[in-house]
Amino acid sequence: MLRGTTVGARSTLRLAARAATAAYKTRPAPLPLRSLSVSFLSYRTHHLYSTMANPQLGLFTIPAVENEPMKSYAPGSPERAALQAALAEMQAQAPFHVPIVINGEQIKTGKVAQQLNPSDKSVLCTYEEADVALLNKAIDGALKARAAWEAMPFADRAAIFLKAADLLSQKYRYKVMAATMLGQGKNAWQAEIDAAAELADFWRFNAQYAQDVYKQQPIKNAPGNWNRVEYRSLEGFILAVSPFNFTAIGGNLGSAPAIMGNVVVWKPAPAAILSNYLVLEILHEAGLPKGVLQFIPGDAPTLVGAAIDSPDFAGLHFTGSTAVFKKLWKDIAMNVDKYKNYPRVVGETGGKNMHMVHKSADPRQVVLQTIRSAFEYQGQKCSACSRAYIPDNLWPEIKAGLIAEAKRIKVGPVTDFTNFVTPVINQFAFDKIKGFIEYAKAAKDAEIISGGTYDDSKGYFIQPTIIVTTNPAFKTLTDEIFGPVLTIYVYPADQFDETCALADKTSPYALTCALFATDRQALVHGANLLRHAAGNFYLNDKSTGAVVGQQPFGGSRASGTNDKAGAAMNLLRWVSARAIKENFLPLPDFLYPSNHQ
Ligand SMILES: NC(=O)c1ccc[n+]([C@@H]2O[C@H](COP(=O)([O-])OP(=O)(O)OC[C@H]3O[C@@H](n4cnc5c(N)ncnc54)[C@H](O)[C@@H]3O)[C@@H](O)[C@H]2O)c1
Ligand SMILES: N[C@@H](CCC=O)C(=O)O
Repeated sequence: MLRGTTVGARSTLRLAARAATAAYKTRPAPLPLRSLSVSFLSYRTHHLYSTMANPQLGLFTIPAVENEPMKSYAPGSPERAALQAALAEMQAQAPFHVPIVINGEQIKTGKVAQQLNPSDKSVLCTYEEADVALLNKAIDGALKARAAWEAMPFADRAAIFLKAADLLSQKYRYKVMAATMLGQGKNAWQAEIDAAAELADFWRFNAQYAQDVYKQQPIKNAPGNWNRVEYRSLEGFILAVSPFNFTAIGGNLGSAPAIMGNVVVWKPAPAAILSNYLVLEILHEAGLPKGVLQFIPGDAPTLVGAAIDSPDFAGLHFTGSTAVFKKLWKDIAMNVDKYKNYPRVVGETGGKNMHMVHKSADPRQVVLQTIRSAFEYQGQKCSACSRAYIPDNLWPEIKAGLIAEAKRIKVGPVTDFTNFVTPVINQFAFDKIKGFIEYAKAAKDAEIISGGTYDDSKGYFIQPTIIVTTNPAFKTLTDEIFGPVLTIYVYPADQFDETCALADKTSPYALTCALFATDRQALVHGANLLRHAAGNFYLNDKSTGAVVGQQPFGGSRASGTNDKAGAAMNLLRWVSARAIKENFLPLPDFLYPSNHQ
């Protein structure tokens, strides 16, 4: 019974339901009732069709999920040969052309931009750039796809992402890795942990976490009652805005809201277009309905600004720099009167991650873990170690070790598998990182003990650089560089507490931190002192390399909203719960027992 509706409205609803049922039976016959609004009718028709066509006659459980097994790419291994073949094929076929994808339709505008290969500046792909009219078309299409997608039984939604993970890890592994290596400048191992392992993990573990969320139900029912909670998708569309540095993050920002029944407009990063487009194709091949994830490359401020201006904007899933996220947050706040709901704003942003070394640490481990964290993928991980605090009792040994190990680092293009360091992403990044190195060279309170050279004549190559400063507020100790530059501050070994306090306040970021000590009490004490300095905290391990399903990832302060990518916590941001109470017993009287005489 529809309480509170007028007779006219009730009969209108009955007519609409009848019309929708008739339309379902005779699809694609034209709808008969012209007096009702088209959008209302099409919503009802779509909704009834989708729920009636997709009954779920069982309480299904997804298969157990595991982390994607890693391949080594060691010389002579079959995976190394397969990846080299994929790279050669992709290089022979480049440049590719990437369309805008709206409702599954490939769209060309004629306004074309390029994604370069940072190893040699060749054109890897050209891509179409959307304008505001196409963005609005994408939003409309997503909103039309929403009812059927939300109503699809969870088992079927989950199956799409589980299938996508299998397609990625088997059929498309080397293709997506090759696009990540050539487009985003990753070596084989870095491409493996990102484009193959982390993305497959995101898709599989999100299915598991979504199931865990749905299972969270009220723990009490009063006699004669049944309480339930359903996890509705958000009304409207989610805007996913992704960074260049992880193909997996591009794949996750759209698919995490989508697995919870949301529709998404995805603005990929210009330097990750080809790999991100392949990810979209895999999702479509796995059965993601057209329109659920719209692919909209193009001018970021224009497209993102227009999406945030839409009254149907329901949430932002962002990963990228702190400055951009802060701007978007302010823009969203200014629009709050426009929106139907308060939008969910989730952003994982910059870092200035540290290795904090106690006087009891194992110096050899500090050296090896710091070299890896600071210089793998050229320091272009939000989690990269960018500053290290070393006690003076260990400094001579650690200094000699860092200099010796840095000399073993080979720098060059991604196709030579012996290169540990490959190019930085583009000319802008190269110039910015070069600026920090030149600043250190000119400073009186800093010294470069390794690296300090760079060369952009062929690709964007920067020699891993180690700066030592006596100034605890030195610029390269405070600012995010996002390049292969490590700054070290040597402290008196008996001032561990003071140095932890100093490091905690030196930078506005709080993403990752690693503490090295063999003294258990120092680990306990340091972890307490640095409790709010990082969202991901490591003991005797490097600050990079969080694994989905093992270390939920994200930081606080200027590093983001800490909604933990790859965790149920993140998925909860993309649902709006409805509590349902059903009563089985009639009310005998409106009076309370206490009202009786
Ligand atoms: N915390 C994390 O989990 C995490 C993970 C990866 C990267 N990051 C951060 O991302 C940054 C590197 O990635 P990036 O260079 O792609 O970041 P970015 O901020 O330049 O770009 C991120 C996205 O925002 C878009 N964008 C850029 N300017 C915009 C504007 N004015 N309005 C709207 N959108 C805009 C870009 O096109 C891209 O899609 C670093 O700061 C790094 O720390 C953080
Ligand atoms: N999972 C990654 C996240 C990197 C972000 O850029 C790590 O922990 O290194």
